[in-house]
Amino acid sequence: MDRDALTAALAADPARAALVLDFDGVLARIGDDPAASALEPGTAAVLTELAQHLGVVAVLSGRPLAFLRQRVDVRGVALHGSYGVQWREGDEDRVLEEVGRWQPAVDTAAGALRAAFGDTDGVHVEDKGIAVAVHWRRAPEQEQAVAAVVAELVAGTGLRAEPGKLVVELRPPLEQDKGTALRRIAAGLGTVVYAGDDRGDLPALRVARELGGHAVVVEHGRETDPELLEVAEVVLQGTDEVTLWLTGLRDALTAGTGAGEAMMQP
Ligand SMILES: O=P(O)(O)OC[C@H]1O[C@H](O[C@H]2O[C@H](CO)[C@@H](O)[C@H](O)[C@H]2O)[C@H](O)[C@@H](O)[C@@H]1O
Repeated sequence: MDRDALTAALAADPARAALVLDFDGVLARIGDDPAASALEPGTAAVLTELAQHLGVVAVLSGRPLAFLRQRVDVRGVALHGSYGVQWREGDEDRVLEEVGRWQPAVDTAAGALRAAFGDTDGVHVEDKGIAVAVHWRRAPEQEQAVAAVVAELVAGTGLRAEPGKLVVELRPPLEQDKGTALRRIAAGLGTVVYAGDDRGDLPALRVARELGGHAVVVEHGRETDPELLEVAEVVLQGTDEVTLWLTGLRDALTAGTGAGEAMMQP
C-alpha cells in the first residue's frame, strides 16, 4: 500500500472514516527538548479541514491531555492523552477513574527519579502529572543507569514501564493502552487509519489492522523499532512525509469544493 491508496481508503466514505494520529514523531518532529515539541508548520490548518470532512480526526498520544490542549488547539480534532486514559469531552477534561489511586506511586517515582538524576547533565525528568518519564537523549551514556533505577521503581511501586525513543515512562499498570483507546475512538466507524512511530503505538497499529483499517508507521532512521515496520502497511519517512500525505489527503477531500487551496506549504 502507498500514500495514495491510503488517501483513497479514507476518501471512499469520509464521513465514516477515522484518522487517528500520534503526536511526537508524527505531527511534531523529534528534537532534543521534549518541552519544545510543536505541530509542524501548516499542520493545524490542514487538520482543521480534515476534521470538516472525516468522521473523526483525533490525536492519541502519550503526552498528557493538558499538553495536547496547548499544542493541538484545532477545532474539530479530538484529543486523547496519556495513552488514551485522558480525553476531552465537551468542555471538560476526563480521566479514567482507576488512574487516581496510582497517584501516590507516581509521585514517589517522580521524587526518586529527580533525586537520582536531577543533577545529571543531559538527563531530563518529565513530570506528566499522572505519570513520569525520564529522557536520556542528551546523555546516551546514562541509559543503563536510568534502566537500573527504573527497574527498582517498577518493583517498588507497581507502576508499569513504558519504553519509547530514548525515554522510559512510569505509568499506572492498567489494562489500557493506545490499542484499547483506538477501539473506543473508532467504535461505529468504517475505515480506521492510525499513524505512529514508537513502541507505545504498537497496540494501536495492531488494532487498526484488526479492525480492517490501516497501520501507518513514521520511520525515523535507526530510532525506529523494527517491530513497528513489521506491523506497518505504509511507511512514511519522517514528519516531512506525514505533512505531504496529510496535505494530499486534504486536497483529495476538498477537490471540487473550492476549499483547501494554498492552505499549506509543505
Ligand atoms: O505518543 P507520542 O505523542 O508519540 O509521545 C511519546 C513521547 O514523546 C515525547 O518524547 C519523544 O519526543 C521528544 C521531543 O521530540 C524527544 O526529545 C524524546 O526523545 C522522545 O522520546 C514525550 O516527551 C514523552 O512524554 C511522550 O510519551
